[in-house]
Amino acid sequence: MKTFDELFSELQERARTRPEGSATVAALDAGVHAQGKKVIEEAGEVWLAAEHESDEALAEEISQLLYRLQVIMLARGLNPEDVYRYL
Ligand SMILES: N=c1c2ncn([C@@H]3O[C@H](COP(=O)(O)OP(=O)(O)OP(=O)(O)O)[C@@H](O)[C@H]3O)c2ncn1[C@@H]1O[C@H](COP(=O)(O)O)[C@@H](O)[C@H]1O
Repeated sequence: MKTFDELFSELQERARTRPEGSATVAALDAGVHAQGKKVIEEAGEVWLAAEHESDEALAEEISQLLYRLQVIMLARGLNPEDVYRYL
């Protein structure tokens, strides 16, 4: 179990150390266009899960959307604080 901030710190470390086999390194290397498409794809899956699937399936889709948002944040050099100040 990890929080949004803990996942973000983990992804920052992946971006810094670039370990072999990291999904995050691959996602960052794919560029902002591919990263944006993943956000849209996961957002659509959240919508569909909310209408048609279980709470557990919905929670999993939301976790993937949060991950994809964090990839975009990392790619653009944003920190969670940059986002939180608008909440
Ligand atoms: N939370 C996630 C996470 N959520 C989603 N994903 C990626 O998103 C993929 C699933 O998304 P899709 O449904 O689009 O899968 P897919 O279409 O079958 O996969 P692709 O064809 O897009 O590769 C997974 O295979 C992962 O590559 C994640 N990848 C990593 N994390 C976490 O990020 C941290 C760092 O991971 P690494 O960078 O892999 O070390 C770890 O704590 C991981 O748990």
